[in-house]
Amino acid sequence: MLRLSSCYRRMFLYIHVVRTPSTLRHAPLSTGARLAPARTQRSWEYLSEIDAEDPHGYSAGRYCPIEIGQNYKDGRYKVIYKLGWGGYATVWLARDTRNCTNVALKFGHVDVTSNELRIMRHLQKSHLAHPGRNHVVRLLDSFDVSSRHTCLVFEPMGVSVPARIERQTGGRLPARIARSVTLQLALGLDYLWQCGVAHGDLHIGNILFSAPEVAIWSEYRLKSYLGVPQTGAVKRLDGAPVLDSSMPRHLVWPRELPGSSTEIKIIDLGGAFFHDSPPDIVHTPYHVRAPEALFGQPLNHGVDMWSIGCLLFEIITGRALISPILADRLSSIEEIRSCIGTAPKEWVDSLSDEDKEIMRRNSVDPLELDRYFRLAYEQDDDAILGCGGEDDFQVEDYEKAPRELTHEQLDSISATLHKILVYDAHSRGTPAELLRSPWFENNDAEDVSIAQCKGDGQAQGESRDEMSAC
Ligand SMILES: Nc1ncnc2c1ncn2[C@@H]1O[C@H](COP(=O)(O)OP(=O)(O)OP(=O)(O)O)[C@@H](O)[C@H]1O
Repeated sequence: MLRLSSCYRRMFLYIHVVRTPSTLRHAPLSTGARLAPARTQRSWEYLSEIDAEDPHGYSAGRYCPIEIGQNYKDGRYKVIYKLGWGGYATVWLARDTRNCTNVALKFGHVDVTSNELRIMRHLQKSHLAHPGRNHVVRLLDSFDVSSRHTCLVFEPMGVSVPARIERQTGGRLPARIARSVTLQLALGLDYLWQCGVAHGDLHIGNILFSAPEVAIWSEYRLKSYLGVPQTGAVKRLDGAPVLDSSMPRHLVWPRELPGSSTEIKIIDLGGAFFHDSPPDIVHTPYHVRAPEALFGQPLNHGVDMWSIGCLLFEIITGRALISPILADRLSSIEEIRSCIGTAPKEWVDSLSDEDKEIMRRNSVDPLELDRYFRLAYEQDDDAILGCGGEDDFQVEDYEKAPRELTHEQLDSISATLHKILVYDAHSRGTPAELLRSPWFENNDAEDVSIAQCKGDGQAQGESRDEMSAC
């Protein structure tokens, strides 16, 4: 019985990594609601052929209705295309007609965007000279759209890290790129921490490749690249006309911009907080949410270290540490237990009897972190699934990513993961300590992207060539 449920849970890991279409993998992952979800107020009244943001988010006032071609801030910004959506905001590519550049406009409810704006302004004022500054998205401007909605103006970013991983053979980045991405991520987080800020919502979808060239493309070139937007009318389920003025006429399918450089940046500081005033809850997706948050224990900025540990695992192996598909609070607690052992007794005791019973029924076989890391890197699904001979779920050798890392490198990464992925948030260390990990030592003279991260801005063209293969 134990064996079966273990197999079942881990099978989702396989399905997520190997078989899940990109649209599903890239759907927003945040869970929990910073504002009450609309469906609790009116259930399933609207639908659209475009499976993007939930239209009920508009009727609840969470999203701001945007149409392509609309102008904002006295005509300065003209909306050209949609770039993405999250649980709390929609993001649009716009032409900045004053500077003749392109920008990303993030529209959200003032209750949500005000926190992001406060944090971004704090970062702007910090003037801290830190290489990680280049790895956190830059706020360019902001303005109120109405009494309910605000718009934050960011530099436009390119393809997301998960999208780029998906395009790689075997579903993981080449080791040099994985090292560069994780290094920039740690630098970005170190910068945030040095400014007294915790990100609070670090997940792989919040890491985007830069698109500096796109910022200066002409409107004509942008439109030729993006093509005609795919849209779907918003309709009422009962067939009645949509009279709600907060509802857009259409939903638009987003497109990612090409990320032509090796540089990444962390986006979405909507869940960020100051180290000296941690929130009671975080909205990080369950599969990268720190265990103390899953158990409802007091939080501190150590939640970021847990998430970055999960991201290291995911970016290096190409597989999520905790299965994201169908992840919920209890399944994540259970999978963490299977990797790093049982949580502190007082945390477990704090669970309701019902939760304990659900966890007992769905318990997962232990698969110790070090072993799991190596099996994930080897893409040895037979062993991970623990099903023995489930041929249907095996990855064929030709589908697998090349094994570029040596045993010594895997040992040292595993040691780093062991340090970070612990229940005690204070023992997880800091991004600065993580940056001293041997994984980031530049022992490859040709590693242009890493040299760039460390301030040696040479030969970007070379690394672009490598990335264009991704
Ligand atoms: N500067 C940007 N350039 C290009 N695309 C962006 C940019 N910022 C955000 N996006 C796209 O928009 C999506 C939603 O943005 P973001 O994560 O900031 O919204 P959110 O509602 O706060 O998300 P969440 O539900 O994770 O809290 C991102 O996943 C990304 O695809």
